[in-house]
Amino acid sequence: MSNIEVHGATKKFGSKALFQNLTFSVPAGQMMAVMGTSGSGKSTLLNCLGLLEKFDAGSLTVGGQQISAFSSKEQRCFRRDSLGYMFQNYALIEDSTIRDNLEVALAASGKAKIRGADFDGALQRVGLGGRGNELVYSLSGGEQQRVALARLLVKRPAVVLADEPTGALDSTNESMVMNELRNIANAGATVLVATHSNVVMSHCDTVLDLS
Ligand SMILES: Nc1ncnc2c1ncn2[C@@H]1O[C@H](COP(=O)(O)OP(=O)(O)OP(=O)(O)O)[C@@H](O)[C@H]1O
Repeated sequence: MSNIEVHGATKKFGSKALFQNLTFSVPAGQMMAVMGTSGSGKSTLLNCLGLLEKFDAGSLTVGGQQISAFSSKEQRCFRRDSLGYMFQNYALIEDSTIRDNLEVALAASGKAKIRGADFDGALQRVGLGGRGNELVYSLSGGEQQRVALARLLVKRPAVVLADEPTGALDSTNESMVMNELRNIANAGATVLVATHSNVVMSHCDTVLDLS
């Protein structure tokens, strides 16, 4: 189970506190929207939960394990095995093909897992069927966002962190992304989505407002 629990989290840049003594939990299988005005700290919170930045104080527990107390090596393994990102810069390898980007997500899991993965099915689901050989840098922003979603579909991480996952998409693709994130949650993952969109919020079970 991948319940997320954050207790007493504080994050500051210089003298500016983005959040202080923040406590919340998200049960496995649920989706939480992280909302708030521009600059309120939504991306920073997701970066901290994704172990890309550190809280100044407080703890992060996932599935009963206190991740914030892990060694660097343990955190690297946790990132590789359990976390899935859908971030604003898409975190894709731009000069590789779509298919290579999906394979990389499974590289640590071994060749057998790569052979068994349904890359074509994942690309079909995000509306990119048959385009696995195209280079990522040649894709539009919305297409890159959908590659990031396909990568989650093949990796099936326990925790999904999505930062404005529909920012570059039309309303049809926005619904598709949110429905797929819901399927990922229904399969047992915990999904956090930073967003300004009320449509995205309406797909979530709970809301954390950082304003
Ligand atoms: N590494 C950093 N050093 C200093 N300040 C930072 C750093 N990262 C973020 N900030 C500041 O922290 C604040 C929150 O940034 P963040 O990107 O988390 O906000 P956000 O709520 O996601 O905003 P938006 O909705 O505009 O994307 C901003 O004022 C930003 O400039």
